[in-house]
Amino acid sequence: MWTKICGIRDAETARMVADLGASALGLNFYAPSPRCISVETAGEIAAAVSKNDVVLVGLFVNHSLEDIEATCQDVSLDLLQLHGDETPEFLAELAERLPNLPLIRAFRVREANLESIAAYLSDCDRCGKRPDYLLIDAYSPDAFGGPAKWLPGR
Ligand SMILES: O=C(O)c1ccccc1N[C@@H]1O[C@H](COP(=O)(O)O)[C@@H](O)[C@H]1O
Repeated sequence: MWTKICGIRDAETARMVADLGASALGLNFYAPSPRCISVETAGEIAAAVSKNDVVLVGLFVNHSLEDIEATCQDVSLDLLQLHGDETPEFLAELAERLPNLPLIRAFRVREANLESIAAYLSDCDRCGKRPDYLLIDAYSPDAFGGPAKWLPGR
């Protein structure tokens, strides 16, 4: 099983979680989140773990293309997780700038109706870049993610 542990905030925890067998560590760069870390801390975490052991996922919410690019220059991330209102056009531009980094696109859903996601993916096809992975998260009115809620059932 592929397991991603999010919100890692220091090198020691990163090492421990990697040793316990996590496949990926989530590094949160979203400033309002209590799990947000600086680029410096992310660099320390990257240095503490072996690329052979874990994948490093950078979590961004409505960051600019330039911000994401700058972070990726400082920290050797393996995957990008976009959790905001990023458009299909944004994804296409990001993939052009950072072609080697697969994209996880998170969607916050209010009900078990995924038609809006299908429409988004069609737009992605039109723009030339589909997310490599989808993350379906529960909707919360006051958070872009991390509400620790279950998805609504049908
Ligand atoms: O963790 C956060 O604070 C966060 C903030 C903004 C966007 C996403 C965030 N977390 C990520 O959301 C998913 C689902 O988390 P949860 O199960 O709802 O707690 C996960 O990938 C977190 O890394």
